[in-house]
Amino acid sequence: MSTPAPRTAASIPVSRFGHLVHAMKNVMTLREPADANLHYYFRVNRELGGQDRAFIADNIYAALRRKRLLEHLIGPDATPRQLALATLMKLQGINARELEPLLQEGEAEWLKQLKAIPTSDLPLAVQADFPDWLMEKMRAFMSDADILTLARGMQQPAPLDLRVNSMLDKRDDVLHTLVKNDGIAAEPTPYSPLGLRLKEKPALNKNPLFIKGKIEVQDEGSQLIGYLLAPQRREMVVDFCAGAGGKTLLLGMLMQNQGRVYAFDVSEKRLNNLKPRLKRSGLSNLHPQLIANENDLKIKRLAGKIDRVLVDAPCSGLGTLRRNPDLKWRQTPEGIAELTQKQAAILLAASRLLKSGGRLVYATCSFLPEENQQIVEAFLAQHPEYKLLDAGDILAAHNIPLNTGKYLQLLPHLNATDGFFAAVMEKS
Ligand SMILES: C[S@@+](CC[C@H](N)C(=O)[O-])C[C@H]1O[C@@H](n2cnc3c(N)ncnc32)[C@H](O)[C@@H]1O
Repeated sequence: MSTPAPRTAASIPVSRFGHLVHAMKNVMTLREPADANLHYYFRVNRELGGQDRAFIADNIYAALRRKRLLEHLIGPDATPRQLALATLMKLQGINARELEPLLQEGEAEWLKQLKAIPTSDLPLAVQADFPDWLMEKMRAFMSDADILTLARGMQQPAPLDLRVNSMLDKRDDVLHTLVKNDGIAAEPTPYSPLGLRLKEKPALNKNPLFIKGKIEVQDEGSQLIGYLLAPQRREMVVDFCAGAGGKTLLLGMLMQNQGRVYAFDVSEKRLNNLKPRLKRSGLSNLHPQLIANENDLKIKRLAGKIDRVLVDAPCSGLGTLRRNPDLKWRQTPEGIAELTQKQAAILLAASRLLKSGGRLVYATCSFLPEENQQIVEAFLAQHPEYKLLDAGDILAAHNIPLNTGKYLQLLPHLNATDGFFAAVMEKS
């Protein structure tokens, strides 16, 4: 029999902690997205079990959410090991005595000093845990108190939202199966008629509901964007930036597998990820097409022929900080300036597809006006043939009780969704 790994009083095996330090070292380089980095780490370290992975991922994400606080406490040259220990003690509330079996010489004293550092009266940027450039951008349109409230919402882990495929089952029946058969705590989402919110994050990829295409993982905010486009059964629809098809699948389902949805994207990899989802969904009205850029000939051929176009534009992703906290450290003002140019170019190219009377929805998962209102307002100023429709009215017509004004604007602390923006326009 092999000797069991040494355990701490808090049941953190030394080897599990060692992996946390290693993974922390890799992720904190911020050279690639944290989820891709962790995915790779877990693939290489196959011996790690479910609990090890959950422990490593939880603590890495906690550290990314509060990286600025940790560096404020430890100093700018914090080592991965110090970050891991400080995360466990300061962010996860594990007391120093419980950590003792993991500690090397001098670390007990270091943790004691760390614990004594007061965390009241911290500078706003440290409390918000945002980089300076983002604070500066936000201060241009928000009060300090509002920045802090928004930031605290973004520091919480996100729940897991599902969308029920209403072509294959009813939301109530899926909920019943999840709760009664699978013992998964879930409830209907407050706004989307197709959404379910799970309390925990169980692995679903082997669940029969998932395998049969009855559920897809999709944030409730993302589901609402489908209701803003509101495609009708026999229409021609374009999802201009379809990615792996989160919204395309919803559109095809809302059209009851009739009509035609073109799913365009410049990323072959993302479109390939749509394929297994499409197969599970049972839909046959979706047509993925790789394009070289927004002016591709495939798009030009459809000019003036499309009833509804969704532009789910490439954006900073700052609205998804609950899930991707590394984005606030990986994004730059220059990167955002580049994105805004792309967003304007894509919106313009996408608008050329529409018939008169057609509907254009521009959406992002960002809360920055420069990626949102400013793009839409500049477009409307140049294109008087488009008028803005009221997003609240459109949702109300679908019995969705959510009115954030003419634009749809969602934030975690207000709506329990990711941060989303959407504008609905109609071509006269
Ligand atoms: C926000 S993501 C889309 C997410 C997707 N709609 C979903 O719901 O899962 C933006 C997408 O825009 C794509 N993209 C970037 N530049 C583009 C362009 N010029 N034309 C079309 N798509 C583009 C990216 O590859 C990315 O998949």
